[in-house]
Amino acid sequence: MTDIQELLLSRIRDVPDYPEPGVMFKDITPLLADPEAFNALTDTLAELTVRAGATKIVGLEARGFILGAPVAVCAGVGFVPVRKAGKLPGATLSQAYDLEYGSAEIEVHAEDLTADDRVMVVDDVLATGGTAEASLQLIRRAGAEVAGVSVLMELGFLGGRARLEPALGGAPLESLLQV
Ligand SMILES: O=P(O)(O)OC[C@H]1O[C@H](OP(=O)(O)OP(=O)(O)O)[C@H](O)[C@@H]1O
Ligand SMILES: Nc1ncnc2[nH]cnc12
Repeated sequence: MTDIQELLLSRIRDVPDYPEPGVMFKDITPLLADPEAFNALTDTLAELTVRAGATKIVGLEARGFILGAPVAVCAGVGFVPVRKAGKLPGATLSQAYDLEYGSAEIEVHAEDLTADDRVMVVDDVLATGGTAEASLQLIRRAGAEVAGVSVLMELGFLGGRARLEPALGGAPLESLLQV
């Protein structure tokens, strides 16, 4: 494990049985509160974004906003929020999906992504992969190209990587930590 991975891992708190029994919640708030760790994470994700030739970052509400926005600024690309249904005022594309604890629907402003865009999806956790998969479907439906998915951590035992594979269409899934 690299020094950066060790730093990031040391700032993630395990919370058992949250938000429901049987779930080990990975809390990133200690990492966000530590400027050295937050900076290292932002720089690493920005590097992946630039390397992939992305023109936009899609951040997934809500924790993907916290990570994705500074990464977009750092990488010099635009930021597009993918929000839970009912929060965006303009014309939207919507996609329903299931996650580790429940189900949800996400939306994006249709005009924020165009055929000229290569899009990197940024989020904190890849669990079942349902959220990321739905976001890739939205990106493609908007006519844009998928540059990849970059997450802080991947919960390997939930099989998100395999679920995401078809929607990725050969684009990379990068996880900085595998737990
Ligand atoms: O791979 P999946 O099974 O889809 O789960 C991963 C998603 O779940 C969490 O978000 P959540 O929907 O809990 O929303 P939040 O960021 O608002 O807390 C996390 O931030 C990811 O977006
Ligand atoms: N175990 C978990 N911890 C944090 N975020 C999550 N999103 C889905 N599963 C999660």
